[in-house]
Amino acid sequence: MSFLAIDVGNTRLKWALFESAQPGARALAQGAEFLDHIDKLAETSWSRLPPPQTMLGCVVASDAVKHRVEAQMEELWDVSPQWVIASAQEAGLVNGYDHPARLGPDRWVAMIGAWHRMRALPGASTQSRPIVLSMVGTAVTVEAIDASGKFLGGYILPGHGIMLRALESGTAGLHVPTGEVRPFPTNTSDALTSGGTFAIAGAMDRMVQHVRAHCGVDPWCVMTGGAGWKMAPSLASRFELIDSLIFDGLLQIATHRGLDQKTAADAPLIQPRFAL
Ligand SMILES: Nc1ncnc2c1ncn2[C@@H]1O[C@H](COP(=O)(O)OP(=O)(O)OP(=O)(O)O)[C@@H](O)[C@H]1O
Ligand SMILES: CC(C)(CO)[C@@H](O)C(=O)NCCC(=O)O
Ligand SMILES: [K+]
Repeated sequence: MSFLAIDVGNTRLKWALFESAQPGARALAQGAEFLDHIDKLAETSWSRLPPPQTMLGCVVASDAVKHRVEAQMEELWDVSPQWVIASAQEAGLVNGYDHPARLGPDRWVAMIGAWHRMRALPGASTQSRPIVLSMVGTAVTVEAIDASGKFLGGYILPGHGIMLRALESGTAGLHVPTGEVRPFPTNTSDALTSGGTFAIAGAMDRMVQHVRAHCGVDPWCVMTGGAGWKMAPSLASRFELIDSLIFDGLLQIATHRGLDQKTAADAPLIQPRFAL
């Protein structure tokens, strides 16, 4: 009973086809496309996939992009698209946002993935730990979760690319190639690259301090997103890099929602007359 997970970010769509909608399921295939190229999915990377029975995704791009993704699925398969909206609680997490549904679905899904990853750490099934989670992509987010599974709040900041483009377009003298990250940059390229990197690292390290002060213990720190690995050398705290957090979260949500049972229950012979 294969399961298609899709993460539509502001720059790229990432997808993975899993053997089932269970945490830890084997990935049968996966890929990523820039949003400019998603109208070709049905005739390229998706064309030879075994049809998924269920699908769950999260999208932070526009509705127009979401509809373009749905059109590609519709061309190939008979699967109803389902997109996560952040809610007051799901899959073990409680959402502390003032308006829970206004929290980016990618943030919510990644937090659910991180929470269950933390619970699988040695000793953590009996003694949960607070979490600091950072997603490093087009935008950067830094989330705090306490040891009871409550999302306390998080930061949103521009990603490295947006920071540099903002400086380029807002100044006359900052058009230079990418530089190196250095503690004391002595040329414009290095100054810009280092400034952006330490801005992100600073936000991540500050959240670690805030969580440590609020919860009284060291948080488990984890980062995800295509540019996460670039941050590691510049951080004061140790952040584990787990690329699959959004897919992990989508699998957790699918299981908690009983998506894996859904198609089985739809089969006429075993469908109960009145489902509870
Ligand atoms: N040295 C760097 N340090 C931190 N971030 C960087 C660095 N270089 C590039 N980036 C950021 O990484 C982003 C690309 O990462 P990635 O490929 O994960 O984005 P993405 O997953 O496609 O984003 P989204 O999920 O928003 O679509 C760029 O937008 C840029 O802001
Ligand atoms: C912050 C981003 C852009 C990160 O991808 C996304 O999660 C989003 O659009 N969020 C909605 C606003 C919020 O999370 O408060
Ligand atoms: K993302």
